[in-house]
Amino acid sequence: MAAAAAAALRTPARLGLDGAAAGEQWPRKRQWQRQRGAPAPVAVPCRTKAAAAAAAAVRCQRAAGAAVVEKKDASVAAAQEGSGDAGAGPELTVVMKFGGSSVASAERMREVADLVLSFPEERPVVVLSAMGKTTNKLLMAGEKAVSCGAANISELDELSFIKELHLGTVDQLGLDKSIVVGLLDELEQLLKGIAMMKELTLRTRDYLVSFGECMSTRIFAALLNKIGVKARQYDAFEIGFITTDDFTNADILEATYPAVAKRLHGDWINDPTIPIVTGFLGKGWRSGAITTLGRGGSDLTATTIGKALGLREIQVWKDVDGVLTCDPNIHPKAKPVPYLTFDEAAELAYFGAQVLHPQSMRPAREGDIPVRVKNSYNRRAPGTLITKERDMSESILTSIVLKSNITMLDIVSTRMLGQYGFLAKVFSIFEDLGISVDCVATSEVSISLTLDPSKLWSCELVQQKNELDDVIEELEKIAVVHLLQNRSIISLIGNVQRSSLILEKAFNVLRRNGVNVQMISQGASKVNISLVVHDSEAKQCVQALHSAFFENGFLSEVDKMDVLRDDFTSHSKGTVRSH
Ligand SMILES: Nc1ncnc2c1ncn2[C@@H]1O[C@H](COP(=O)(O)OP(=O)(O)O)[C@@H](O)[C@H]1O
Ligand SMILES: N[C@@H](CC(=O)OP(=O)(O)O)C(=O)O
Repeated sequence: MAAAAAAALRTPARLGLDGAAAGEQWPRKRQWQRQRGAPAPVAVPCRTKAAAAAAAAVRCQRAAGAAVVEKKDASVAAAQEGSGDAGAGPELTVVMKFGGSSVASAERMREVADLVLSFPEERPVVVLSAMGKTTNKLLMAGEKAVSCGAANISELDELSFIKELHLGTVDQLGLDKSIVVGLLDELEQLLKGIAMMKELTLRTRDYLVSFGECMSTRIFAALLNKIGVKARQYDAFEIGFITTDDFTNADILEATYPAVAKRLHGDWINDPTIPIVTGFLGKGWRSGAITTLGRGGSDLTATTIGKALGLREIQVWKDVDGVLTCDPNIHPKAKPVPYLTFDEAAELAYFGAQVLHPQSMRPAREGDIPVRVKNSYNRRAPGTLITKERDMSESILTSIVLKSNITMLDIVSTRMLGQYGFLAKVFSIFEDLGISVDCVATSEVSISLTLDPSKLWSCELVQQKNELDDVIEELEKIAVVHLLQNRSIISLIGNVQRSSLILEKAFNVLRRNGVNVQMISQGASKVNISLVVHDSEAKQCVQALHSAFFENGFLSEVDKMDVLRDDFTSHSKGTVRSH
């Protein structure tokens, strides 16, 4: 019994892949792929200069333990160097990433195939998320498996849903069932293993959710091949997506860029077929096990590929007309934002806008590759273009973002005024405990700060409590600490060169709504003003702020005011401006 459970719980690492970490030539790839029911892999010899250069970069990192920060453009240079090799055709041009909402059904898969083919001038790398709500269902199935007993696994609603969705899709698309049958069997075995062990570790959780992307990409690649467009499926954890071993929230390591460039570019040179890559997944560099990049992580997969291959553009296709002025679930009148900088988009994502993964802008910014957010349900909508710089002269407020259920700490030094080293001591406690801080406001003897819930709350419930207890215990050695839970951060993303205007308007709105702001923080990034309020009043605040800034002609009023002010200034300087 226990042996069967352990067998069902085997991840690639437990199958002997641990040594494959950090750029090793994935020695047991065949074994893993066979187990996954995938076709035998195509061997890619290092025959191009690009492949050799990328391989050398990987070897160099491997020698130094893989966490080495490689010179950022090595992979791009290596990939591009190869463009003249072996009589290769034109290069890959863009990444097209489609989220779960875009590929939620057979019909949607067909539409996405049609969409990809409607850009005949592009040679895309396609990145896919799991179909619809598959990831949530997998997680729920895993939670239930812990306590439902192995005999009841096949009766789990979530498992039935996942089977029906994927088998039904394959059937409706006229594809061979074998594309997903092997994976579905393996999934059921895994759930039985979880039931027998009565335990769902973070590592097993990542293995569990990986089935979503592994199935969606296989279905989509088969669909393209069926309609006569050559496509090849790739599991990201097999092509060099090397990550930290932080299961459920792993970071991509630098070794990823040359490895991914080598594999995708090398294959493309040998045989130009559209690569269809699993989003969200990676491989832990120490464990060799499957990792995930945090919820919504396929955006990060897309930008990583964009940077690795030095592509012209990264497109992320969603179910909304681009990045909006606020979450449309909070305010239905949210409008698309046509242009953003990487800094604005990163801040917006980090402070809670679900539309982009918090880390996804980093590779795009480093590679200076434009990101376009588009709507796969409304292709004609222009979407949002995210670039390094944009014209900010007209810009005041760009978007309002809400991050709820955060924890705030008020920390007041127990020593007298003028105590130097207080801030340093406080932050060293957070560093020692490995906890990130979101927003900070300080005086010489007190600090108010909010904790990053995605880092804190990704842990088990018991662990969360311990972490907070540890923080408070340590802080109480030097300060009086107040823990304030159920708070929200409202982030005003915009042109902080005009912060007085934004704050004047915002505080007017908040005062009229009877809301007291508990903390204010204006980041050095100059694109974000954060206000902390109680959870219970946060949504209403965002709605009121949105109406005031975006719906009542405020921005055009400001334009008029600016003209008047300029005229006034010109008059007082003795010059007259005509308009
Ligand atoms: N500021 C915002 N702009 C656009 N969408 C937002 C924003 N804030 C939250 N959202 C939500 O993000 C969703 C799109 O992100 P996501 O679900 O991750 O897409 P996908 O799964 O297609 O990649 C939208 O449907 C919308 O409900
Ligand atoms: N399927 C994963 C990864 C992802 O990126 O999804 P989406 O693109 O649908 O947000 C998730 O649900 O988190």
